[in-house]
Amino acid sequence: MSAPMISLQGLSGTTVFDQSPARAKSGGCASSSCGSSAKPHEMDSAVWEKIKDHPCFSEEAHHYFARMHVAVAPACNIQCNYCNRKYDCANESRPGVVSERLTPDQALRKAIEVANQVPQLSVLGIAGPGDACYDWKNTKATFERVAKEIADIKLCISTNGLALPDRVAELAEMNVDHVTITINMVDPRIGAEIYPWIFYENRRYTGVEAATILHERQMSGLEMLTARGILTKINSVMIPGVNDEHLIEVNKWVKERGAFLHNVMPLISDPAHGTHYGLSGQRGPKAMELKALQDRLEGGAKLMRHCRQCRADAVGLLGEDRGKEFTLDRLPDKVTYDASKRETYRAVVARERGDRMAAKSEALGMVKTAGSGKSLLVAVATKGGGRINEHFGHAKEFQIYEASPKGIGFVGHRKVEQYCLGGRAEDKSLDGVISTLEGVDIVLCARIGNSPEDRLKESGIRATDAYGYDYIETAIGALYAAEFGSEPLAATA
Ligand SMILES: C[S@@+](CC[C@H](N)C(=O)[O-])C[C@H]1O[C@@H](n2cnc3c(N)ncnc32)[C@H](O)[C@@H]1O
Ligand code: SF4
Ligand code: SF4
Repeated sequence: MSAPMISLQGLSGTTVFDQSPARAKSGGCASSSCGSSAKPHEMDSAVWEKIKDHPCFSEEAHHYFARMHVAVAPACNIQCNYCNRKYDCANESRPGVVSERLTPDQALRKAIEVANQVPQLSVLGIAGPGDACYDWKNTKATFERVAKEIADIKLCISTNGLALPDRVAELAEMNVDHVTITINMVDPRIGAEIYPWIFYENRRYTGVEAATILHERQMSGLEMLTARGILTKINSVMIPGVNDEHLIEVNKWVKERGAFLHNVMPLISDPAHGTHYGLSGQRGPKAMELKALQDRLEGGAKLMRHCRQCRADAVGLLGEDRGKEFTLDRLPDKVTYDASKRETYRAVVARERGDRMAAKSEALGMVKTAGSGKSLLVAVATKGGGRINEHFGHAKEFQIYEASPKGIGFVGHRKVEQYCLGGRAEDKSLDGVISTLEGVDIVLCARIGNSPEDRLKESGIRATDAYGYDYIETAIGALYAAEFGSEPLAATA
């Protein structure tokens, strides 16, 4: 049983997020006039201002805000054994893959059109293929043009770090507050297994010498960004048998140098991609291996666990990709930025976020556990807004939460093939969904039919739509309390 759906329309016919009738009528809580009510208590206000609308730097923000990537900087100064910059596939979602490269002027036209059509848009990033700091002329031209037209968009880059120290001053001048550096090693002997060559100061270097230069430049770039108050996220690709154990050391080094987040991402490796690792049979980690490493890293540099390893031309909320709606052939020749949809959306979201955080604290304060030390792994079907508002059969991913006496934490997501397409349910896809949900105790969704519910049950996974359209943490807190009894749960940030 679930509550009927009320949609807050996305100001252009797009659903922003769906909420229950009760919440829709409530008009918000006492704190709802201010979006900053979602700020974790221990966080510095200046830092919160920088991350509160950034879907990658704040897990909480990713329920509401979207990013777009523009592929304007194709040249690269290093070779990674996991990357083939020539690979292009319109249907594949993974880093570096892109269907069309853009000039800075085309990127501006696209950014304006996306900002006009996607009210959730808050960030424009350059994330390959290629390196934004090395292909600097294109990066700079794009940022200058976009910042002039869309003043309140956040600019963000992803870099391997080799050319970063040369660009920090200009990044600061352009008010770039968020930089991602890929750091896969702090020991050049391990680096030599990941990078066949680098190109630095007009020379090609190989082996340990190349990795030593890369390492030194990465560390100094990170220190320079930290000194200027620019927030850094460190991406590390987890490569089993090469750097998996070593990432514990990497986490320590980047924490000491002020990294804001550490994003340990699984290697994606397939012979069809034509990469060195793909062709040599190097495997990526299994979901449980990644989680085990992430769990060991808890307590070090704060982890990002909600990365979706997006395409280099991704558009939309993390986990959805609307990039195909904004290809060059679909863009109008002339576009004029209209801020109204984004402004209205922000006002709605500020209220909604305040409500959700208040509801979360309320739920966590009231919930009691038996102090049993037990944990509950919950898979949530959501399409944004921090609510359980996606039908089981329509979900393309489930967000995974862990509830335990420590609190309720987001621990990752699992991608699935959509089970129900155009009203037709596919048994084969359901088998895939069930195996992907291995280890999950309960699935929360807006709606589920009897047949998939029974099939999940046969595999030991419960599913319910009884909490449809509720806030995620409210439902999980209530569930946990119902299952395990009566000790208070602490909220996690
Ligand atoms: C495509 S790169 C572009 C930005 C920049 N050149 C860099 O390497 O940081 C963006 C991110 O994708 C990651 N990436 C590329 N290929 C990958 C793969 N096969 N598996 C996992 N991550 C990958 C990179 O390590 C990097 O963190
Ligand atoms: S640095 Fe980035 S773009 Fe260059 S080869 Fe490595 S992953 Fe690809
Ligand atoms: S790849 Fe990860 S960090 Fe980059 S935009 Fe996607 S979710 Fe954010």
